[in-house]
Amino acid sequence: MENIKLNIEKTLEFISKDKLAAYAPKVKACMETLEKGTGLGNDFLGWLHLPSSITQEHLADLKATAQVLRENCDVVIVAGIGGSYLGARAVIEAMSNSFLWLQEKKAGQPTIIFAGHNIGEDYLYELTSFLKDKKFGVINISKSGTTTETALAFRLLKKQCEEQRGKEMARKVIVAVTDAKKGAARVTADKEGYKSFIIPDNVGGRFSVLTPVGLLPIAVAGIDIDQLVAGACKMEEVCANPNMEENPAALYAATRNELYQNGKKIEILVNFQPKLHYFMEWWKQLYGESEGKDHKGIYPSSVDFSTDLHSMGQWIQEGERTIFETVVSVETPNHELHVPSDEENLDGLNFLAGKRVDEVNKMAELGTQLAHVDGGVPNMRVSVPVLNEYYLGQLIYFFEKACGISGYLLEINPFNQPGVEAYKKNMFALLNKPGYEEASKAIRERLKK
Ligand SMILES: O=P(O)(O)OC[C@H]1O[C@H](O)[C@H](O)[C@@H](O)[C@@H]1O
Repeated sequence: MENIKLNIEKTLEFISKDKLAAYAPKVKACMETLEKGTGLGNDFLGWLHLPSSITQEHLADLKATAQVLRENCDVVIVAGIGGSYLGARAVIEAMSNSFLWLQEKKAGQPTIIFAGHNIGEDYLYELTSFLKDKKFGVINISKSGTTTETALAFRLLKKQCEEQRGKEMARKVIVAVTDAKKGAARVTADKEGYKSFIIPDNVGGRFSVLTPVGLLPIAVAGIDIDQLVAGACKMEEVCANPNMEENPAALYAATRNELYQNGKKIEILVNFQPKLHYFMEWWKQLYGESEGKDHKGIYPSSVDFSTDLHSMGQWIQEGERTIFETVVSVETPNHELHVPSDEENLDGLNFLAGKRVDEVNKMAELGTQLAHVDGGVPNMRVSVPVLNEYYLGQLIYFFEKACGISGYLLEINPFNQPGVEAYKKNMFALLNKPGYEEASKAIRERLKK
């Protein structure tokens, strides 16, 4: 079977080939540091060999739990934020029919809704209203078990589920994915007797999609987690190659770092398939939280093409030349649709008649690549043979491994996120959270000025 492929050719008129080749020993050293666990953040390396360590028993347990939810719920709310949200959403959106939510319900195929990733009062009001006459269940996902957004949504959902479905059924259709011992989500799950899954200590949120954090909701959505894991396993093998030229994760890490050294401070991840929108959101957290430290790091952004060619296209073509693009390109769509011919040809589109829609999309992709490279934007391409679970698993591991290597090339700790706490401290102080008395006083003084 084929693998995903990285093509960096269209970056080579912007960076020196020799300089890029000089990364080989550095990249090799970073990979050894990851393997030996001797680098910064080495207590968070559980993702490195996660795919190959997943057992059939574990997958069976996840699938059995998913089945309980599928059989007993018309709607399943997946509550989580950041790493406890984006991976599941990325895979579910990529693998689901875009209009599933508008289609007539099939028994045993619950609608998946996400919550706990914002504090929008209207969002939560509308969600709880929608759920009023629904047989719903909840997957409560939080590594720390204390994240405000998720805890707040879960408090509302737990109460409503118990009131609507009774305590006994609620116990059956509420599942927790959290730490083995710590945090409010663990305490609640143990006290209520919920089925629960553990997020390993040594796997950080943004690297956790192949733990129950991602695998359980993905299985509930009816998506093949065996294939997802199989694809990740394959990439674990491919990306272990010490030869940079043969290792896509190593080559990607080296290329983006060399671009960064040449003033390309912003990476734009691009798709030409709207189903990949949330995959890009997942990628942004992975790279943003991993690399944005010590006042360094490429700023990860994303666009959906061709949609955003009609909005952001101008900036990319002619704005400040501090950007490069990485295109995730799906080679063959899962469905075929041909452009019909039209006798009157009022829209002038008969030159496309008989062509597959994807041929038009591919020419948009090629035309965009040429135009952007001409405009001074280096362009990499990650080719994906087809959008399925297996290749999504490959993509996930490829980007994770590259992120670890890239972070070490940048000489930062890619596995922590201390900066995320700053806003939380202020928010808790402003909300008078117990334990924040001093900070509350100080922040109020500051606001008076
Ligand atoms: O899983 P949780 O502990 O609820 O954390 C959810 C997310 O929020 C935090 O603030 C971090 O920035 C993320 O890295 C994390 O994935």
